[in-house]
Amino acid sequence: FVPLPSPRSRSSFAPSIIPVDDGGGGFVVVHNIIIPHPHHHPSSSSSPPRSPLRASSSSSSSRPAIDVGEFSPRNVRGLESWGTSNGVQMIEGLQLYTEDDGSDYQYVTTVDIPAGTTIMYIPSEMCLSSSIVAIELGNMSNGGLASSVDQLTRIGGQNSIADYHLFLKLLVEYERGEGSPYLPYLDSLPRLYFNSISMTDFCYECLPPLVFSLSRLERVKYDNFRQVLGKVDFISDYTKGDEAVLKWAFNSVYTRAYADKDGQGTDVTITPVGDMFNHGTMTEVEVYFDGPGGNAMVYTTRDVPANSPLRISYGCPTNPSFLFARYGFLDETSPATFCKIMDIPRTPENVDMGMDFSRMLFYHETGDISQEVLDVVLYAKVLANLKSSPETDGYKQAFYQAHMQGDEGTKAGIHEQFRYETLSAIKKHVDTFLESLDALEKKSYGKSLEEHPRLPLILKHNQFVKQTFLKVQANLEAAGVGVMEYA
Ligand SMILES: C[S@@+](CC[C@H](N)C(=O)[O-])C[C@H]1O[C@@H](n2cnc3c(N)ncnc32)[C@H](O)[C@@H]1O
Repeated sequence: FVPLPSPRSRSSFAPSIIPVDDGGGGFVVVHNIIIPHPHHHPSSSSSPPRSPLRASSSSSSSRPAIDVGEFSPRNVRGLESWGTSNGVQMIEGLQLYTEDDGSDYQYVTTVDIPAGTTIMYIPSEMCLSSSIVAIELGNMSNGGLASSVDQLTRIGGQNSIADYHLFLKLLVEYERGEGSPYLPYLDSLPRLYFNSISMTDFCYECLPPLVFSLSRLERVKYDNFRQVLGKVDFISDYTKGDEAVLKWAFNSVYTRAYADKDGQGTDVTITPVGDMFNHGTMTEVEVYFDGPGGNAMVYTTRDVPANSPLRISYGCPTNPSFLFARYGFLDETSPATFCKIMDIPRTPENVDMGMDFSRMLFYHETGDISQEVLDVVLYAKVLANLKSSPETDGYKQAFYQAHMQGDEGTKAGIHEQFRYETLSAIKKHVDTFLESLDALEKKSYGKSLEEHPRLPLILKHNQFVKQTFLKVQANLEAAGVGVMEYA
């Protein structure tokens, strides 16, 4: 095994697993990775033209060769052999598994792997790096690309330009059809999604506020891409008008591309084959790039026993609503969930107090409330709404100062003094939120699942949140909170 230098980039699944039926063809497993140039640092602008990838066919037809409609099957069988014939290397024992008859796959290991082992290598020639793709697309365009990117910027999509370039690249390769070296990869990609891009308007009506607003953000990005696509001069009007293809390309980018989270650039990169790692709260692997537009390597971050999933982190495990909106799955391993208190303004002081989706938490197993919820509710609701009097003036400021200075004693004293008010405010929110979840559930009664196939997952998500809230409610009631209000 080849140990890696300490990672600079990032990237981030323990279920019972059913092996992929390989139809007798089997997946190619490559023994012992040999990394050609582990410290090669190509820059996006000076990169040599990429050597053409080997396609499964030498035909040069430009007809779309695959159906990416949401109910068409994906073809994962040829993915790994295509990858290895183009330079992907992986250790023995990595296997693609599916638990659901081939809708979703993930990598697992059948062998013990020590921490720090490079388990997969994807050469830069195969990776789709947004900055390199931008140059390639620019060369294909007579100005249409620049106008469309310009328009994207003007309508507020400046942070999505890198993803937009990858979106266009997937459309270009899709249109190349049999002539695309990426065809086996494109054909392996999922068609059916359960995320915000795929939901019906009615699905949106069944979403609780946080997941609703996160879903809207995703949908706006998609609508923006569709809007500015009109100006692009190397994609046919036929493809531009094909909603199924556009959603497939958008979802492929947003659920698979790795972003540079270390602030070294705005590149996002698709690493074919290396994009089959599912998300986990517990993770086993990370993805590392040896420079912008460079080779991608996947390495273990801890000792992994045989028959384990190999999971990365897609984002904060305590924000299952984001994972649901963007990726379309419910992370039931999530230890906690945002408390959904959304009526507190995001002032710098409130942020100092801990106002953040990933910190204001209710814990799923126990119904415990995080300290940040208690601090923010006390500071921004209870103390902020005290009637002004010589006795009450100054509490808010004193609490803020104690918090900023780490004076836990003063904080605890003020918490004790206003404990009932703080817990009552939380209880009131929990009661109201549970009522609204029930109302959302009732809306779905009698709806056709054929018309709204995402409804069951949305209801499951709402149930998951409801279970957590019920535990918080029970704890508060056991502590005597709210009893007086109802007496
Ligand atoms: C980068 S891809 C991972 C490979 C993917 N499972 C596949 O079959 O192509 C991301 C997608 O995998 C699925 N996924 C990832 N983590 C998951 C999890 N913990 N549970 C269920 N689905 C997950 C979601 O559909 C997500 O959009």
